Amino acid sequence: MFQGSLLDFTDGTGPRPLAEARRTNLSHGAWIDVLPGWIPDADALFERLLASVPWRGERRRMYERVVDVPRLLAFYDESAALPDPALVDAKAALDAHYTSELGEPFRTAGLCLYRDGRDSVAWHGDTIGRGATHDTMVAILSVGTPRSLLLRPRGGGGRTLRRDLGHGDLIVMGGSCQRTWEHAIPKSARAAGPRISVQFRPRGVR
Ligand SMILES: O=C(O)CCC(=O)C(=O)O
Ligand SMILES: [Fe+2]
Repeated sequence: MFQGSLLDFTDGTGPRPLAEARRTNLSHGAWIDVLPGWIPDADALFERLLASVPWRGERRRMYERVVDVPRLLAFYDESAALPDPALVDAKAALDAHYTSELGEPFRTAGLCLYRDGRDSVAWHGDTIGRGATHDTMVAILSVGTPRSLLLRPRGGGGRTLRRDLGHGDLIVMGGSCQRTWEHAIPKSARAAGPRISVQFRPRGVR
């Protein structure tokens, strides 16, 4: 259904080995790992998540106005069962690969549905909680219509990096990335279809 990445893994046996992820060191102790086509059968996962997750809209105060957050959300805290067995497998693979470096497992899953190119998330770091003060990791699985993730050093003065996240792709933001860099999913005139992002985070990071 969606155009997969060129490196799409098609034998359907499980996620591609995370050892194949490519690390890019950013400034100030931040890094990203990228693995295109990480998840097999991303079409089916996308359809299941779209249909089964209790997506909800949120409203937030922006200065004196209350506005709709331009994407739908669902949050699974550490006591909640993940909404799909493929996400259980994904989390197990992330834990097996990253726990020695991270020092703890991933615990929560935040899901976002970008209904079309008008949905977006503004520049931010995941700094509600420990990401504001400690090195950590946020692992994002992307399914559906490809969208760009932008990254820039906090406080300006650096070049903006763009990573196109395709159907089934993984990006992990690590080290100081949440406090020394910011990320965003900009609106897109090109992206017509929906995208779902699944963010795995350790305890106390949001
Ligand atoms: O949709 C994405 O890949 C990014 C989402 C994000 O940055 C967040 O929810 O904190
Ligand atoms: Fe974020």
